[in-house]
Amino acid sequence: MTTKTLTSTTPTSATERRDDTVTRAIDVRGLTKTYGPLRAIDGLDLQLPYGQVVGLLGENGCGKTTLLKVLAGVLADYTGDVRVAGHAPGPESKASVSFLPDVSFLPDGARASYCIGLYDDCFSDFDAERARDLIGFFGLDASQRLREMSKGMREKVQISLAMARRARVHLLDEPISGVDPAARDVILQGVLRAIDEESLLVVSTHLIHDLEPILDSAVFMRRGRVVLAGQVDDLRAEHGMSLDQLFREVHR
Ligand SMILES: Nc1ncnc2c1ncn2[C@@H]1O[C@H](COP(=O)(O)OP(=O)(O)OP(=O)(O)O)[C@@H](O)[C@H]1O
Repeated sequence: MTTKTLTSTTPTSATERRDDTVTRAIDVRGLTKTYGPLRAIDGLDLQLPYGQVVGLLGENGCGKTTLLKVLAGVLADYTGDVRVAGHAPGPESKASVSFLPDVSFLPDGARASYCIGLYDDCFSDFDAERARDLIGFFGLDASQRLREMSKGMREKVQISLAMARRARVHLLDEPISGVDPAARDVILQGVLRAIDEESLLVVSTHLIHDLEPILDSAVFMRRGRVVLAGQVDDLRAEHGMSLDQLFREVHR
């Protein structure tokens, strides 16, 4: 299978390249990240525009989390050229990027309402009203402590907080894994309710069937590289199958 970028042209001149750092939400060239002898990301190239919901799809261990951590500025020891919202990962990019990690990071004894205050203090782009709206949409009680909540309920709190940032780029790592199919649907509806049209949303998962209905485009990863990428409608038309079936083909 061939690798395609989601943008139609590749910049050739320095001027074009400068323009693209403004118009592209994510621009990654030759990214490599190793853990000891393991190349978790292996010379990866990826360009993503604003205004899209993108599925980052791949089997366990293909490097999705590692890539998202680099983009989020959590992992710094990589090689290659990485631009997110026009900046190399760091304080400036972090001001524009909302990252939902795949692990629980909120204090166990806290109430959701306290976490909203915490985010409000930490992030200037945080919209507390939107967070409360999402928590209500998910049917949660903001006064309940996190340790009294189920895994799915905690996930919904974390997603409410991450999506309530009016960020230019949202990176969600496996937001629907570990919850039942009905909860997955509700979570995705909540995410769509909160997304700004002009921002980029990247969602990683191996649960492609669940994510497919909300995606504009898809990036398939394998062994630390992008092996296929494109608009979902184009991929379906070109290959004559659903993303879920295409995923199985890619990983056969
Ligand atoms: N801190 C680490 N130390 C050593 N190896 C790591 C570390 N984190 C990840 N890896 C390895 O890097 C590779 C990519 O892992 P990563 O978590 O990015 O994959 P993933 O696609 O997100 O997987 P999953 O779908 O299971 O979450 C795997 O082989 C993993 O074992």
